[in-house]
Amino acid sequence: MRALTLGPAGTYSHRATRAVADEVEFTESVASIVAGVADGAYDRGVVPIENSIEGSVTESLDALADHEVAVVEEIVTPIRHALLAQSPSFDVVASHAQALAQCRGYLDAEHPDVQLEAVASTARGVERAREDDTVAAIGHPDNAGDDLRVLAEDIQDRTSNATRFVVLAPVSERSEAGGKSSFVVYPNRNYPGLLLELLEPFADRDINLSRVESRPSGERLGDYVFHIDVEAGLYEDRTQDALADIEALAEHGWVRVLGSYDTAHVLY
Ligand SMILES: O=C(O)C(=O)C[C@]1(C(=O)O)C=C[C@@H](O)C=C1
Repeated sequence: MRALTLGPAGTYSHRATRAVADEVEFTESVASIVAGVADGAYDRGVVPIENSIEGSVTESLDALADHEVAVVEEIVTPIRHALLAQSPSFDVVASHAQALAQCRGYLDAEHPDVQLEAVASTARGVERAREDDTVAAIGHPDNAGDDLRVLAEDIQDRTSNATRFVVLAPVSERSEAGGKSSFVVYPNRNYPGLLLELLEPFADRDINLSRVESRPSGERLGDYVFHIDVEAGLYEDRTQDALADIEALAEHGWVRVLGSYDTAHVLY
């Protein structure tokens, strides 16, 4: 199984991907992971979707709205960040924007004067620290190797810090089996009560929603694409009936059915 995820090697995405594929390749853009699976170049892609402190990874949500792929599994993994550098004196902290945000409290308290630099991934930040002794990185402590020191561990602002990743597959592998299902809905309409109408088909059938997220459609201001996750499988009649209602409501737009899947909790 060949999988594509966010690199270079050593990212949290890499750690999650190891749970589903033996051959892992890297790119530094989430959109190209989704495109790589949609184009058939990779069997699997793994992208971060949501963090318990910082919320949605919007680049991933937007890429899922733009490409035809299936979600075949969800991986939840704890995120425990370390501060890595060549020495305790540094001027810059480089990491993924999500990781910098997850450690905002620690950085404000312990290193209020450093400059924060957002890079493509935590592992890219580690490479910056490896090349430049004025740069520290935030990432998984195992990235230290022989040339970086772990200056502090568990620096995330909450110990419960966890990120949810989705495992993507070509659309031909979309499944109806699984305890959760995901949809992306673009009604291409804007009127009072539209969101209520989109959610009622699930409420009426006693289907619990685990997430609703609105993202700008990019078409015009105030126009949205809705990402809806539910705790029910597409194999269930109630989910199919709710989906039929949603498709009718989105007759002027579109509905993308990402599929049904189960959740794996991965510790590393
Ligand atoms: O940079 C990484 O290591 C990633 O895998 C990306 C990412 C993210 O986008 O949220 C994944 C998990 C952590 O929340 C921090 C960063």
